Amino acid sequence: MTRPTVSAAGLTLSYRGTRAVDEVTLRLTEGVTGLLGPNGAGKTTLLRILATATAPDNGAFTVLGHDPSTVAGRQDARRVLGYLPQNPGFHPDFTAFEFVDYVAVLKELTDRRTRHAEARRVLDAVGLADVRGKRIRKLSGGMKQRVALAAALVGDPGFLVLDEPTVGLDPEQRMRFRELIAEAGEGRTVLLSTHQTEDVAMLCHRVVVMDQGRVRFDGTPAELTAVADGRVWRSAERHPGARAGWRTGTGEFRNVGDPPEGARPAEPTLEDGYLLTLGGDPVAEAAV
Ligand SMILES: Nc1ncnc2c1ncn2[C@@H]1O[C@H](COP(=O)(O)OP(=O)(O)OP(=O)(O)O)[C@@H](O)[C@H]1O
Repeated sequence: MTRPTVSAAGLTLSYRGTRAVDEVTLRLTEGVTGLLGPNGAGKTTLLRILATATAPDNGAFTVLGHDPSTVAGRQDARRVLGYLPQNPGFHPDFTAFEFVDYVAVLKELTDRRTRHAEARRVLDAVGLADVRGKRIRKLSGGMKQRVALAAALVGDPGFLVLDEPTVGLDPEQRMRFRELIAEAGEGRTVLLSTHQTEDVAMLCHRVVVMDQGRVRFDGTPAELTAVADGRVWRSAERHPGARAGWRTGTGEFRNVGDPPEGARPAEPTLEDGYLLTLGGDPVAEAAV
């Protein structure tokens, strides 16, 4: 078993009596772990806790050996983590360089020369060397996301928290972003929240599914796909018992759920497995 780099046990956070994150136990290792879940599942809240932006009501966690429940531990944890939030809070009149440099100031890089070199390094790493002097408001959505990734990479953190970095990107930009995330996952622990099951299938060595604040699945992408083994089938009509079913381009229906006797099986995808984990019993304990 690979040693965990980030460990969390029983993390719970409620907003006005509703548990946004409910007894989450996780052990992350190096590489990219995908975090899937429907809107409101608690993904952003969990990421904010792990990035030390919000404290949990209950539970404990460590980031590369640092315990953020103390002031000193929190500072140490922040030095080794990078966070790409859902809304990076760009100042639109900043250039890409100015923004990343500003983040480097917040990350305590006080020596100007070292800081500027670091800002250039991370902008180079995400392929933005040519536009570092451009104002952020003039950059495309994909480039803005790359600026946000560059900011998260300042200081070469060992733990990278990415909250839906590929949202709103076209397929080409998304592929480019996948390359960057895969690169970032080499020798680092990356937790990637996304609605793109394809990103998870293509990138992640592990996937966690959350629903209603709880972990519903924790395993490899192949294991998540295997949840749908024997539970996807074709038919001439939509099957009334299917959890989901739609007419495909061939005119046939593709159904996901519990098939009737003699159903014609179809190849399951990770998305089918994901769908089938929702609404079921939460896993009792993380698998790693
Ligand atoms: N600051 C807040 N105040 C009150 N309720 C909140 C707050 N932040 C989140 N919530 C609630 O907590 C629950 C989990 O929200 P969260 O944003 O973590 O989910 P999510 O899985 O990231 O959703 P999405 O995929 O839509 O981003 C939701 O019911 C949400 O309304």
